[in-house]
Amino acid sequence: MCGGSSCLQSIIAPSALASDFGKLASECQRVLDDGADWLHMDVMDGHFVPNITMGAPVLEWVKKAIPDIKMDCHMMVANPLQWVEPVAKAGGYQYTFHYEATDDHMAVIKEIKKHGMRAAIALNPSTPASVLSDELIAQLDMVLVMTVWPGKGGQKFMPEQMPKLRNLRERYAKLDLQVDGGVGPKTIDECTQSGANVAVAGTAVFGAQDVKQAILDMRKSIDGQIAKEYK
Ligand SMILES: O=C(CO)[C@H](O)[C@H](O)COP(=O)(O)O
Repeated sequence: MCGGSSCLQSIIAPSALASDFGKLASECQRVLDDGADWLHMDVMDGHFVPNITMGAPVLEWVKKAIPDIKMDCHMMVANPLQWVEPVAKAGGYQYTFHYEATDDHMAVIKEIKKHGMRAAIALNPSTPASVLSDELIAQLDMVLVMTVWPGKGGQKFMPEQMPKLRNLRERYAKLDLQVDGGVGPKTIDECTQSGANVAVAGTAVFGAQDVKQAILDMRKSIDGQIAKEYK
């Protein structure tokens, strides 16, 4: 997971989808205090997925409450280009759009970069890694391999997505690779052994008895794999 002088790092991004939305900002602060790096913000528009969650105005309030938060915005939306500017203005740190939602991926990436955010693409379970060309990857900061069908939290982890992750890691040693869906201390080892270094976990973090320990367990798994492969 290293290349040249730069190595990958473990990044733990609890999904706010599993938090109490009635006190969203304090829920985000709570997991940051317990060791989270980013907050994964699931934006659903009711079109790309059959569910509606939050939009840019909600993100803006969270950013106001926690100015140094890194909001990892997972855009499950039918028109990813439309929301780049509002999410950037709301304080988004990373903008992840779905490969399946557009034919003009470069246009969305250019818009994201223009607005100063990290750019990432998410792949649904049925979308193979082969759709991502080297040219596209060169413009990306991260690829998200979905380990559930997007649309709701608390679903069962799909181990059959691991070969896709492994394929991407073999092709791109330095790229941040994120897993999302059913990820937690029980499933993280499979993910890290297949090359993931960024873990999204909703239920497994917000529902944990000991949030700090859940985050630590996932970080240990990722860091252990990085150390093992590049000792
Ligand atoms: O993208 C998502 C759903 O579309 C969520 O981020 C994901 O499912 C996380 O929830 P959990 O960890 O509870 O499975």
